[in-house]
Parts: sequence; C-alpha cells; structure tokens
Amino acid sequence: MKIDGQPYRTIFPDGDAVTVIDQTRLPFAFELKRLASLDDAAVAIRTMVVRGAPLIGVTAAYGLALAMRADASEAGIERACATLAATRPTAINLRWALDRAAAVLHRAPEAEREKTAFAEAARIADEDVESCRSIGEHGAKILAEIAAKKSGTVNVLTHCNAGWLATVDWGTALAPIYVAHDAGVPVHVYVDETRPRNQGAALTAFELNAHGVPHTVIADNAGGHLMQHRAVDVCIVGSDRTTASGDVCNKIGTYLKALAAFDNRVPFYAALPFSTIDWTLDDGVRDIPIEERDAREVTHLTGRTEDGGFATVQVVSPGSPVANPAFDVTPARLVTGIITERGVCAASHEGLAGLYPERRRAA
Ligand SMILES: CSC[C@H]1O[C@H](OP(=O)(O)O)[C@H](O)[C@@H]1O
Repeated sequence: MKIDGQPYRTIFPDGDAVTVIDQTRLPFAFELKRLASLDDAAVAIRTMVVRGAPLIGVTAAYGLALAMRADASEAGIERACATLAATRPTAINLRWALDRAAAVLHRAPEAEREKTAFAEAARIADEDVESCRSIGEHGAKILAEIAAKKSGTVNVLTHCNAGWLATVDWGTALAPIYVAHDAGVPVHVYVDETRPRNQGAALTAFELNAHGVPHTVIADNAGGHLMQHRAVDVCIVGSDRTTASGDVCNKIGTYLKALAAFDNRVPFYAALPFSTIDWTLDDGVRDIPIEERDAREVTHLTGRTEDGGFATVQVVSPGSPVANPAFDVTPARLVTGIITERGVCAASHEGLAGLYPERRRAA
C-alpha cells in the first residue's frame, strides 16, 4: 500500500538482506529495519517488529534464506527451521512457509541453496500479494451488497490488525474494505483498539488514515454495545490459523466479538488465504496452540508523550499476577463465512473442501 504516496510492501529484498517496516514504531514513526541474518529474522518475528500470520510466514522464508548463507547443509536447514518455528507457535503460516521452502531446499544442490531460498521466499511473497488482493475482491462483493441493501454506508467492525501490515500487501480482513472503498462503496470501519498490544489503535487506524477510509477507533469492550444498537452491519476479522472444520483462531478478543455478533444477528466473517488453513485439525479450541506472551505487554503501555517523545508507563497494580494469552478460537458455529482467495464459503469441512477440492478427505 502507499505511505505518503510511496508504494510499499511490508518486506522486500535489499541487496544481500531483506528490509521490513518496524511495526513496533508505528503509528508515530515510520522506520525500516534491515534483517541480515537468521537471528535478525527470528528476533523480528518474536518481538513483533513484523507480525500477522502471512507476514510471519514470508519473514520466516527469508530468514531461512539468510541462514543458507551461513550454513546450507542439511543440518543447517533443520537448525534454521527449528529456530524460526520456535519464535511464535500459533500462526500456521510460519510452519507452512518453512515446510514449503525447506522441501525445495532439500532438492537443491548445497551450493545453490541460498539463491534458491531467496527465490522461493520471493515466490511466497508474490503469491501472498495476489491471494490478499483476491480476498479483497471476493469480500468487497459482500460489502457492496450490504451497502446497496441499506442504501447507505456499510459499517464494518474489525479486530486487531489484519491489514496490509499483517501481510505483504493488501491484508486479509482489510482487503475487502480497501477494494470496496476504492470502488466507491460507502464504508466506515469500527476499529477495535485490541488490547494489550493495540494493533487496532496503532496499526489498523494508521493504515485506514493513510488510505483515507472513514473509521472510528473504539475500546474493545464497546463492540457488543454497538452491535446491540444496530451500529454494525458486518464483522470481518483475520486469522492466524483456521481448522479444516472452520474454527477460526485469531487475536484474543475475537471470540467475544463473535458471540456478540451471533447474539445480535450481525454477519461475522473471517478473511484468510490458503496458507492460514490447518488441514490437519478439526477441533480448534482443543488443538490450536495459543501463544502466551510476556506479562509486560499487559502491565505496561508505550506511546507518544505530549512533547512528541516516546514513553512506557505501568498501568497495572505492581505485584499483581498477569495472564496474557495472545489468541482465542471462534468455533465455526459462530462464523457466517470464510472469505478466501478462491471465494467465500461456509465455515465447515464441506465449505472449505468445496473451495479446495484437492484437500477433500477420503470419505
Ligand atoms: C492476517 S493475519 C492477522 C492476524 O495476526 C495478528 O496477530 P499478531 O499481531 O499477534 O501477529 C492478529 O491475530 C490478526 O488478526
């Protein structure tokens, strides 16, 4: 997407390294960061310099390529994959990208593995851009239908950041909003701030401001009230891992929005590319690993001071124990539909197998 008229991807090759947007500095500073080694890539994922399931996967693929420069042996591939896989456990795109790139590398001569790995990472990145653009096209039809039916602005609620900053470009949940907005469909977005990392308030708001999309930032706890008062026409969220049965794992708090949507008969969609589907799982609540992040993310907040600097302050009573699960799972029964690069389907085995027949399980 564009920043001050300049087109950007969230990650791109930069000589013998890769450059990413440092998302920990947004929205108050737009800074680029060079990743020149496996460890640089691993730290960037773990500390959320880069975040968002598809972007995590692409960064891991480039991290594997950077690792090949140092050690392109079979053991080097395994060690690099283990290091990158250990950074964050929930987004399936990480494992998916590493498995895909490693399979290509095992078939390549050792001397060609660095070049081969960079080429595969670039292919994964390009595919992500095309998948997300297609998600936007399919999802925009839903928004256009709602706007036409009500003869007015379609109000979308979204949670966390599933925009172009969470992918290589376009985004997943925000892609339909960009496509609809650019096509002249009147769209307004309620942006959940999304405690504790505030990806909504910091990143989604930054994106929508940059693209000129009307939006309103709200406290996480306001969404249910707005849905009760018919202020929300549809919810669209992203996903870090969706099971073959349509259970949707996403940022903590998504499940609560889905419950409020279900209770108020507000359509609730998850937008995700093929690389976010875990075909090996059926019961997401039971089987998807939920990342537990550092307590400091809950006890402290970092933001801009009145004089334009940065500061971190404590917001929780000292000494109180803290829990910080980073994701939750919305059961398929609460999901109206899944918006993918191949179209929109029901959140079910049948729905997903209909879009991905090559994944249909033997009866
Ligand atoms: C398009 S994936 C976006 C997804 O990733 C976010 O998690 P995190 O910021 O911790 O990487 C969140 O769950 C978003 O919905």
